[in-house]
Formats: sequence, structure tokens, C-alpha cells
Amino acid sequence: MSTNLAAAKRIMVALDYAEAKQAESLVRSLEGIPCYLKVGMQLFYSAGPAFVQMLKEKGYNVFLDLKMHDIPNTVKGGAESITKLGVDMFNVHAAGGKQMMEAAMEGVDKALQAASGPKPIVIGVTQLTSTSQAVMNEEIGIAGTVEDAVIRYARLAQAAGLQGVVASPLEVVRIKETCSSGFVTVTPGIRPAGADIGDQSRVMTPEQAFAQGTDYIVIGRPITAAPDPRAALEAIIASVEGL
Ligand SMILES: O=c1ccn([C@@H]2O[C@H](COP(=O)(O)O)[C@@H](O)[C@H]2O)c(=O)[nH]1
Repeated sequence: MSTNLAAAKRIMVALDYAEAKQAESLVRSLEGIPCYLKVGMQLFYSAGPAFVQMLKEKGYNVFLDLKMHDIPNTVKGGAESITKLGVDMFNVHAAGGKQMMEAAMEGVDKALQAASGPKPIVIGVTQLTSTSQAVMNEEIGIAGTVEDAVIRYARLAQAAGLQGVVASPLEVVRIKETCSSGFVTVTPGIRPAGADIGDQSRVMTPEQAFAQGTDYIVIGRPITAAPDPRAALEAIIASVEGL
């Protein structure tokens, strides 16, 4: 595999669109680039499982970013349904606790006992990348540093049997040191130099994030809102080649 194909596979493009036809148009424009595609709640709530299945039929790796957070029995059922869709990755909120995350893993096993299929990577959401230190301490009421909170969630996710976490690239080094180098990190909060940060708070450039050792970067608006999304993705791929 050439270096830039390997880089493309570690870039998750967030398909944050209201309607399937908008997302389909973006996917068409990226044809031939083997990036991961991330389907979040906006698109899934409007386009549903059929859209995810279409992406799988086209051969894409798909991260279904629904951030489940509910009682264990409900999350188990949700994980079972998601696994049956054949996605490559999905997530739950680590703040839901160990029992809830274990229930997600039980849901995966239940789905795979009923019918064979790929086993998805299940990851825990730690502190959202839009959350700043001040917001976490003063508004949400969690004391301590964001980094320490992320590490607590990462340890909990690992103890529950999850394979990784969503965090900002700023916490990747400590997550890998604490949990192991093989514990998967998926990092949104990515902004190419000079790009608008918008509602994100804990951000790094694609180059900086990969230099921290992250496994995957998630990037939405810098690609989807660009005048030429394919050129924007290609520039990001070129910027991280070899990292
Ligand atoms: O902590 C988190 C968890 C998920 N996200 C998601 O990633 C993308 C980021 O999009 P941008 O347009 O590049 O900001 C988006 O789908 C979020 O829901 C996150 O940003 N932070």
C-alpha cells in the first residue's frame, strides 16, 4: 500500500448532513479515496440504516457515531442492532459507567451469535472535544483537569472491555501510556492551520495529531464546508504522509 493510501485509511470524514442526498454527493466527490466515513446522529436520524448499508456496499469503513448513553439494557439492545448493520466501529459514552459499557459488548456478542458478521470496534466517548477546562469545571461541575477526566474514562472503558476511546489529540500520549499503545484513539477536534475552530475547544492540526500517535483523526467541516472537499481531503492526506 502506498503511504498516502495508508494515511487516507486513518482519516475519518464526518458526514454531518441533514439529508442523504447531500452526503451522497460528498461521497461521490471523494470516490477512490479509501478514507473512513463517519455517520453521526444528524444523518442517521434522517437517512437511517439504509444509508449505512449503502456505504458498506461501496466498500467503505464506517464509524457509526451515535454516542449511546442509557441504561445498560437499552444500550445492549442498541449495540445488538448496530452490530447487525455491519459497521466497523461504534461508540458509547464512557460516562454511562462500566456496567453500561459491558452491556454494549454483550449486545455485540449477542448479534454475532445470531448471525455471523464483522466484529465492530467499540470505543468510549471521554470528554467531548468541544468541552474546555472552564466548562468542565464550572458548568458541568467535574473537578480536576480535562486530561485527568479523560484518563479516568479511558481506564473505565478499557476495564469494561472496550478497544479504545474518542478524545482530543491533546490526550493521546497519556491515554497510550496509561492503557497501552494498542488501545485505539479516535480524535476529533482537528483543524488544519488557519481553519476556523468553530465550536471545538481542544484542537490540533492533522500533522500534530498524528505526531502524538493517534490512530484515527476525525474531520468534518474543514472538508465538508470547503469549496472543493476532495482537494481539502487530498491536502490533509498529503500533509500527514509518513507520520
Ligand atoms: O468529542 C467529540 C466527539 C465527536 N465529535 C464529532 O466529530 C466531528 C467533528 O466535526 P468537525 O466539523 O471537524 O468539528 C463531528 O461529527 C462531531 O460530532 C467531536 O467533534 N468531538
